[in-house]
Amino acid sequence: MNGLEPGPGSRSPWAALQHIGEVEIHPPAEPPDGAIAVSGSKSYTNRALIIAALAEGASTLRGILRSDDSYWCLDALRKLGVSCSVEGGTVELAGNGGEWPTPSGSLYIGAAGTIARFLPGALAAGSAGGWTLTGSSQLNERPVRPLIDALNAIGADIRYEADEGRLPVRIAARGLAGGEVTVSGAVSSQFLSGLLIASPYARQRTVITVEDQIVQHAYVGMTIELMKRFGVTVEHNAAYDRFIVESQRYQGQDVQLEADASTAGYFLAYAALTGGRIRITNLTAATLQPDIGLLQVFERMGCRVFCGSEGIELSGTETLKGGFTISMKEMSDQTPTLAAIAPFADAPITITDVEHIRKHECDRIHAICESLTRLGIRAEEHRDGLTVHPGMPQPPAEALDTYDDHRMAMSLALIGSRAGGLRLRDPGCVSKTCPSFFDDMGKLGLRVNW
Ligand SMILES: O=C(O)C1=C[C@@H](OP(=O)(O)O)[C@@H](O)[C@H](O)C1
Ligand SMILES: C=C(OP(=O)(O)O)C(=O)O
Repeated sequence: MNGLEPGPGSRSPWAALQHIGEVEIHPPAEPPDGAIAVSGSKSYTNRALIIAALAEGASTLRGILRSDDSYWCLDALRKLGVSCSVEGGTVELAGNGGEWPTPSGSLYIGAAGTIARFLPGALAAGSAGGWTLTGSSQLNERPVRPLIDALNAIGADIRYEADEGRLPVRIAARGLAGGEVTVSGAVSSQFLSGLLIASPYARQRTVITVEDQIVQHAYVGMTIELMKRFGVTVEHNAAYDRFIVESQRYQGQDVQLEADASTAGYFLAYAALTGGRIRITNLTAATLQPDIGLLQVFERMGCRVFCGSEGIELSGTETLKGGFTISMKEMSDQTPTLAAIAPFADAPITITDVEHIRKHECDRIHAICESLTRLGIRAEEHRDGLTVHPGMPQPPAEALDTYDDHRMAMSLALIGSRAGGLRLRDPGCVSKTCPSFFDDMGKLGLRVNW
């Protein structure tokens, strides 16, 4: 592969490694002992951009993530006529109080699930305009029906342009009525987050009932927390299955966004795998981001974790402990990470409750099992998870696929920190959330050959 056929269309001007077809990875010369400030949270960045665009007044968003997912969010907002300027990690954005200055057009949002699920409601809430929302071929395969059904039930006019239940969609802005609505959270928590973000702009109060379960509750909590920072309150019960949102307006704010806990997971896992020590200097365990829960998994495996008031430090151990079954439902983005560490544990690890990750950037359960099998590791695929058995991965002569999935690429790279000569195809797919991943790992001693 010559590198000129990266992921189908999702790479942005903020992507790295655009013309790199493969990387080859070798373990560090010695266990790493280093520190890193990880980039901003994807989840907070895209929530904050859309909420600030809906707000009355100007906002300053500090510490944004600069990656494909946030680039396409900013690009869509600019195409909608939102005035915004980006200087390093800071965005200055003028809110339009729920209206969209450019009344028509086509909005391309790369491979970002967050934008696909947060923008339709925000657009439908306006009183005039009509747009087509589309993404990369990968994103256009991912489900949106529960969100679109719920928005249409409260007065939106959103129609499928090609396949039912998928992007592209045609969104006509004619305001949201509000009222009683049910939504499913069983395939993605983002449906509920998208509905919540738009609900304050409905003419009447919106009462949302979750009809089944929510796969990752914490992301809904992050949505509500950020809405609150922009001046909007959401009432909800303890079970998180009933939400009441009165008519309100976001107010522009100056906010500092957190670093990305999901990204931090790879650097911590690197220390766990190599017996080294890594400090994350800009994230604390107090975050609402669910992937911070990986720290407890590392502790269970024998690593030492220190959580300070400014950062987190993890020291690896000689022998990682396995021999457990774990539900990763509430932090399922870290399933590939744990699966990549699992072969190096002293007993099998079974991951359960993550059927929904088959609908993420790729069928992650299948992709992990396929990749581990290619590395000579016994991995059993289950409907809702997998079991990984101990073994020393043997990199094949051919590069491994990364499935145009940033988390598959970053997780498989971790295996290269123990198994020399591991080659990965299309490493640039990390740009969805962490364009600097291979550079950062290189600075921490991982040997990466382009
Ligand atoms: O709301 C969010 O920011 C996210 C919610 C989760 O998605 P699902 O609820 O679709 O699993 C998570 O996997 C994704 O990376 C980010
Ligand atoms: C599922 C993910 O992304 P998205 O926001 O596109 O859903 C992810 O980042 O692991």
